[in-house]
Amino acid sequence: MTMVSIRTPDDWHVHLRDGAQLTQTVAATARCFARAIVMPNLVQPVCTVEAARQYRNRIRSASPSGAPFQPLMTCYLTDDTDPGEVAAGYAAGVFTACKLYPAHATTHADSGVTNVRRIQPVLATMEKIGMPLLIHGEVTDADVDVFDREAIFIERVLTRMVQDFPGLKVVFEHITTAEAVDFIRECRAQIVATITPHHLVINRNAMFQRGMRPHAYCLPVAKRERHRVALRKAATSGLPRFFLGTDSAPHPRAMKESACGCAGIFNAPVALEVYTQVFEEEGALDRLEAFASEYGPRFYGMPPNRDRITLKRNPWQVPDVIEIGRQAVVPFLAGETLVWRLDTNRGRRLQELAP
Ligand SMILES: NC(=O)N[C@@H](CC(=O)O)C(=O)O
Ligand SMILES: [Zn+2]
Ligand SMILES: [Zn+2]
Repeated sequence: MTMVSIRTPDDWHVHLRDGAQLTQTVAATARCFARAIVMPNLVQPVCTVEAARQYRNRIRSASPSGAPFQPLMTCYLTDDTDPGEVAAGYAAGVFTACKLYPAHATTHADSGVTNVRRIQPVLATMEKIGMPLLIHGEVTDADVDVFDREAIFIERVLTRMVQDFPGLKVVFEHITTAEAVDFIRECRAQIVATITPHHLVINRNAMFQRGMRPHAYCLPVAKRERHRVALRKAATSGLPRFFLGTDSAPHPRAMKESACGCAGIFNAPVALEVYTQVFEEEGALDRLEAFASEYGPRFYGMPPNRDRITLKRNPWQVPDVIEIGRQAVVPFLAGETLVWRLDTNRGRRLQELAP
């Protein structure tokens, strides 16, 4: 196969950041994705309808002309979130979903939820109005090994939550374990998961390749090889419960290459190309379109995009660094050669991003 043409995909989990970074982050996502679920973990978390409305305006202003892009906003849940605010934002078409960060679980999660008991009224409201809950699914207990945090979250939090709220729509985001794959397969259809390109490609060895590799560090952290294999099976299974969410999360190079490096991988410049390669390697190119462009909108009750994008087999080298808001950011697979290349109007924007 030398060409792949699919309905234009969407990214159901992305960090666009803010301010001067928006020009490049939005361009890197809009080059191939028509819509994206925008994470609310800004330095000042997006907790109100007004904050989300303003953030959405800033994203729209930064969107490149010629590549229509629709940001879908999320509400950052805290212990004090008002169910009325959530419902009002959803009714107004500002919030598409709410985001649950267990407090301190990841980047800018310090205002997150300390105990899910605190947000029961919010969850009850969301269940009633059909609003999806997006979850960073890791416990933060100091006694739990960092590699077990997702599996233990299923046991201690998620299993109970989906029972207590049998009508709640849930996205278990950026799953990294065979346990999460099994959990989703066994749940009801409204419990789904997103899978990132990096967790399909790297296992935990990537962080320790002849030295410490901060650019392979993200949360949830990559796991053993058997988990990567389970994720590849799930993504390419054709089951509508698994769909695309890149978790592209840029951090300045200096913040990654540090004594206490930030968690997050900037993959927007390569995400779709990497998914395509993975599906090809798994002999499942015929299932790429559903994973990337159909199951997400179906879950969210939105129509799939009508236009198409094309990738061609045309090897190219990923830039070593990309400038984001005047700061150098090292993208996922920097310096490596990818076999698939975007071949559309949206696709031209990557070259503009390279320094
Ligand atoms: N994935 C990450 O490692 N980091 C994300 C936060 C998140 O999605 O957990 C970020 O905002 O940098
Ligand atoms: Zn997360
Ligand atoms: Zn994320």
